[in-house]
Amino acid sequence: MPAKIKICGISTPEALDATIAARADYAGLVFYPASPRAVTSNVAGALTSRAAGQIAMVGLFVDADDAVIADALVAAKLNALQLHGSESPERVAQLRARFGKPVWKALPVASASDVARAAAYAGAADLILFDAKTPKGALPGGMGLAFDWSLLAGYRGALPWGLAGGLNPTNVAEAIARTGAPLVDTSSGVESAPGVKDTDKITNFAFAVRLA
Ligand SMILES: O=C(O)c1ccccc1N[C@@H]1O[C@H](COP(=O)(O)O)[C@@H](O)[C@H]1O
Repeated sequence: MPAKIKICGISTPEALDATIAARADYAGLVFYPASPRAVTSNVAGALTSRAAGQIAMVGLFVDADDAVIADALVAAKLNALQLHGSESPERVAQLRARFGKPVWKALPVASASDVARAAAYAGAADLILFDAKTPKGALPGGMGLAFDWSLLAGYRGALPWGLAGGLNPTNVAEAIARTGAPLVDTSSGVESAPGVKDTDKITNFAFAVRLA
């Protein structure tokens, strides 16, 4: 069974269409104003309408207030929420109960103890996404940074999980081989510049995952 694929940071119809054509499983929309991939409510609504019935849409939030998530859910048809900030297990459980959507919790990883933090989210999150820790003051994701994949070798957790951080068409097969990741997520690895998706790279990423 090939790893599931999420292409994050979609902000144009062309990138969405390429993601659907590549048979990715999820497309991500970034609701974080500091990101070069941030979408407005109008754009998010148009993209989720275009995607309807073809791919699951994941909304990405960073330490967002309830009102920000509520507004996004009114504007756009989101199938899941990805929380990419420092949300606690209690906050994740609260948002999951309030909005009734599956919640993916991203955890920044630089050491084995970071991986072990996933256990605290059992019963709160639906999926754990391991991503690289980014430098202080930088975006908490979308930086093209990978972490030491050997930290996930043989990983077995209570929750479904995925791998993110610096994945691109040339390294994703090795990442899957070394970690056994059942889901892979990429953003900057399929771009020609920050926030500019490259349709060939999206196609090649999906191809590499299926070959892995
Ligand atoms: O993509 C962003 O701009 C972003 C902003 C804030 C938090 C997370 C963000 N992206 C997510 O980060 C990981 C890794 O991205 P990359 O492949 O290394 O560029 C991925 O889950 C993105 O969805």
